[in-house]
Amino acid sequence: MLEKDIQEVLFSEEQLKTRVNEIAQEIDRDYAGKEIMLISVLRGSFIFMADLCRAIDLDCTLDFMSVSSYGKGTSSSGQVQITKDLSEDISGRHIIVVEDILDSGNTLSYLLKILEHRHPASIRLCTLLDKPDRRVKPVEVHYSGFTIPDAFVVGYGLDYAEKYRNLPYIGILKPEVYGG
Ligand SMILES: O=P(O)(O)OC[C@H]1O[C@H](OP(=O)(O)OP(=O)(O)O)[C@H](O)[C@@H]1O
Ligand code: HPA
Ligand SMILES: [Mg+2]
Repeated sequence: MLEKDIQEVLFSEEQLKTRVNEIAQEIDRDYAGKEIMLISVLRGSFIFMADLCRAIDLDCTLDFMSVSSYGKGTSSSGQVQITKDLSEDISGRHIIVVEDILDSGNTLSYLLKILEHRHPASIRLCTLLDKPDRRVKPVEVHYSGFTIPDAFVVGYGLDYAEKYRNLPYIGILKPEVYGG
């Protein structure tokens, strides 16, 4: 039972669905008449990506990239590693990078630098959650679902030590689970 480890539900399935649909509508408006490419940053963003892309009406292609910096902890190691690169060339394409959470900013600032060198036509960042209190590297996001307090959250793709990704809502993990 995963529920016993959750201190508080922050966003219910219904709230997540509503917000994801709103972001999709914003993207549809902003990129009307263009073809976009969504890049999902694995693994955390896989559920957000799946829901977001199905709510978007535009012509859209998808690609996936895998990076890791948290390992089994609850704070960024600062060392971002690409564990799987994109399959597609992004030069000349309109890119939206899809993330589950922007926390220290290490992951997105690193990714942005790498992707900009590949000469996309444009690049914007989209994150479901933004935790500004823990920011170490400044990152400019264009689409942001919710701003959250400084607490470790899980569910809807987000993990602690690879668990809890399958919770359908987002909740704060009880600190005693990770010895906090
Ligand atoms: O802003 P930051 O402090 O860099 O944190 C955000 C990143 O950390 C998590 O990924 P993680 O490295 O845990 O890999 P995962 O997606 O496989 O869980 C999360 O999914 C983001 O990609
Ligand atoms: O609060 C968080 N939860 C899960 N993964 C994360 N990666 C960065 N911050 C978080
Ligand atoms: Mg993680």
